[in-house]
Amino acid sequence: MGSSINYPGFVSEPKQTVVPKPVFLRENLKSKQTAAKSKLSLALQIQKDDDEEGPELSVHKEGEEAPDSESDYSSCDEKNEESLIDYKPGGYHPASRGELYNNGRYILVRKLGWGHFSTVWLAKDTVSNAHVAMKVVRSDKVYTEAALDEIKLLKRVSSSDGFLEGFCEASKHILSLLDNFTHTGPNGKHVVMVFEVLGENLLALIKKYEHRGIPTMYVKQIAKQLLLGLDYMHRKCGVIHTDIKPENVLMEVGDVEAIVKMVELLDKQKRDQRKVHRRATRTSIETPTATAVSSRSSTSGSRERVSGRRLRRHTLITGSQPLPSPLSSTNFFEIKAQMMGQSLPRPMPTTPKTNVSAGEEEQATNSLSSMEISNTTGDDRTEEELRTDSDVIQVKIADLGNACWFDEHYTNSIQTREYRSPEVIIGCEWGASADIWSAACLIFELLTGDFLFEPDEGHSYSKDDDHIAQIVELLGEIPSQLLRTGRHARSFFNSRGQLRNISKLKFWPLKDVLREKYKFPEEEAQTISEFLLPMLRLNPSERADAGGMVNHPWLNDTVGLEGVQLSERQLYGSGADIPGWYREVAGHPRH
Ligand SMILES: Nc1ncnc2c1ncn2[C@@H]1O[C@H](COP(=O)(O)OP(=O)(O)OP(=O)(O)O)[C@@H](O)[C@H]1O
Repeated sequence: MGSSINYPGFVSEPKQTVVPKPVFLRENLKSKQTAAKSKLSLALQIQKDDDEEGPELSVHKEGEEAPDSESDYSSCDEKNEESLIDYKPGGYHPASRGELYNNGRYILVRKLGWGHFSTVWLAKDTVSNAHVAMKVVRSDKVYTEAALDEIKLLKRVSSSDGFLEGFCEASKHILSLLDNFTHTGPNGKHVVMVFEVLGENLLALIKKYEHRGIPTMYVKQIAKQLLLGLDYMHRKCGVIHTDIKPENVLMEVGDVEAIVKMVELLDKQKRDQRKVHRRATRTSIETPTATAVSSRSSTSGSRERVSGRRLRRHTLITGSQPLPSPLSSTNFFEIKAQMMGQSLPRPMPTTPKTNVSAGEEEQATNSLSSMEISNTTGDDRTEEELRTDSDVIQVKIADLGNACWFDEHYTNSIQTREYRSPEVIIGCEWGASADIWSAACLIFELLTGDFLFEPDEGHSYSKDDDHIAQIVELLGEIPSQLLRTGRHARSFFNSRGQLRNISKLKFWPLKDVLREKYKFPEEEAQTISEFLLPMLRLNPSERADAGGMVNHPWLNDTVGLEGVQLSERQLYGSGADIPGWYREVAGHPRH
């Protein structure tokens, strides 16, 4: 279906520049999105009717009523999606629902998300008859090469190998690559990676809890799973992620097939309700007004009336619709219980507010009950079991797009700003322990809803200056070894090891921050700080390794992982035995 659509070259294309292996950090993302905003106030739509009359272009301006769409998929909040200007040769593939991939094996169902490298889609695998997530990478050489590297890294961390290597529990927490191939479209040849389907990322969860912090019970589960995944990556695979952050840790959705069914039913209900609402509105509008509207309408509008059939429209930029994860959707369990013909389970503990209004939620639930669906999911768990399920979450480390090997670093510009380690800022050697720093920043953010470090620039200091100052205020003086070896140390520090551009520092130890700012009780603040500080050691060679931290007492009562300990790893051990722990291993890389 999608391949029969023409994609006219309607976008003015800026000259392409070849850049080194890209590292797309969140600050780049922000500026990219801002630049794209003005262009995206126009949503471009390619229309094609059922009569194969060829594609037609229409522009939906902000403020005007959006044209009818076949489904939710074509309406989206463009500022949260990829930029339209990146749909060009070398850029994103203009994927569409129903499009076939890999000789018809995969059929696109809906868009799940996007990143700088790719758009990610839910697809049906006609061979396994199951749903998968398909990452369609931009076609430019630099993205293709990065994707091929990513595939190598993904194959190394694949869970089947982990299982064989005795890292069964750990490798479960890294996203599995199921297949890969190439797909040719109007913008070139795209590498496509096929993954298991996951749900929303941890940033969505942080937002659902309105940046007030996620309940500790969930944070412990996420932390332990994250550490297990990193231990496997570092110790067994020789892989460094280099971009651990909430956006790159995704939640599992549970029974994917049941969830897809549930979401499709909900979507259908919404569409039907909209149709009914539209019909009702049309009938209530007086004919003269309707005539006036039709006389202003486009050619496609008149053709719609002539043919008497509804047009099928395809939007170039499709709204992302991640599958709901139990923890991040207020009405997940209610809807599921309705579908199973059960009564509602109790609400989630400290249920966060979501974007779903009470009205919408009621509508969805009502419409589902009116459908008399009984046990559609084939799930025969009791209400009590459903409740217990709501306490267990599973996460996976995703996006190995910036990952590298312990003996082959692709760049020194690693990590998203807020999660960047001191050795990287100062320009020292770095290794797998840089991931541990980011993991600690992430865990703090889950607990509090705030970044651990959020540097900004001022008129007399840079973002890096501020970042280092914040690190020193929390964790103390930067070790002299980093000052001696850091390539950028001279620009931040004077010969006495003092910051050049920021003089007044306010020391505020982590435990006090947790107690005073975030109101953790004394004892809890003490335990959390004892857990986080070894992962925030300033000297990367001394930083606690992931495996040892799995054994931390704070994680002993982690729901679902109560008995899990790594007896071969020592609590607070510093990863001295892990190749490439704090610097790239020299020699000839094997990859
Ligand atoms: N397996 C998956 N299941 C469900 N959704 C996914 C999956 N993989 C990715 N996504 C969604 O797609 C988004 C983009 O994926 P990913 O971060 O891997 O892409 P990228 O192009 O490499 O992005 P980045 O700019 O972060 O490097 C994710 O944030 C997530 O919302």
